[in-house]
Amino acid sequence: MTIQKFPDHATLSQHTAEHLAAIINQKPTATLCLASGDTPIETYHRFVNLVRDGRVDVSQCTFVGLDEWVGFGPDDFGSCSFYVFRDLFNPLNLRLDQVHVFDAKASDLPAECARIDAVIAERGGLDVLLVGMGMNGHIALNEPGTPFTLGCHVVELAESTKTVGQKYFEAETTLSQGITLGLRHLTEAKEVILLVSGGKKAPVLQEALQGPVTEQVPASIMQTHPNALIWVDEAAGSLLATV
Ligand SMILES: O=P(O)(O)OC[C@H]1O[C@](O)(CO)[C@@H](O)[C@@H]1O
Repeated sequence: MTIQKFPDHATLSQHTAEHLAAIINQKPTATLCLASGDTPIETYHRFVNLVRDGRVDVSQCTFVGLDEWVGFGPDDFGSCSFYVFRDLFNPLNLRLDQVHVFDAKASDLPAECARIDAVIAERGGLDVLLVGMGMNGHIALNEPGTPFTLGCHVVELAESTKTVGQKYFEAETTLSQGITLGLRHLTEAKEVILLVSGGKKAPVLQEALQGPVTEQVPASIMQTHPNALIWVDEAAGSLLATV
């Protein structure tokens, strides 16, 4: 695990965008799973600019969605896929066969989990998994207490996730379950990038990276991955010792 602190969110985002481009330039058929959430939005805008400038070609890549609120889909403002389509997949003009996101409106959610597990397995695993971290230390929608060994699964959302998740919606919205990649996918990904911005996450980031590895703090799994890159801004990293 390597931790790198950037002076601000813009620098962090540009660095991450260029790194994603470098991965794809090295492996044009890369399989990427890129988080939704507020944290990576600027990275995606900057990455789209790199593609438009001809610095990287994504036409052979595969993109896998990380997580979704159960009952919501790409057309629903506030859903996880709404944002990744708006900020990344649509501006990149990806073909439908390049994008695999959960259908969180499906009647058979376990089958959806198996479908996305199979997409990842068929491609030989994820080349890169880019994640953010929730206020309670969750990664994707793996809430505290989730076994590190799970693949895709349906979760009961933690109360703090339901509350914090309101920020993505225009009006108060009932959130109860999520469907998500599991932490087994993180362990098996060739490289994992955790992006964290803002001082409000500094205490839980410190706990995750410099406390014990425990399923009670899902982000602590980053300590166990041989190719984990933790990229934070000054505010998020303010409590980390010696970084
Ligand atoms: O970047 P944000 O908006 O703080 O979200 C952090 C994490 O929370 C989730 O949105 C789920 O709540 C993740 O997908 C995301 O990585």
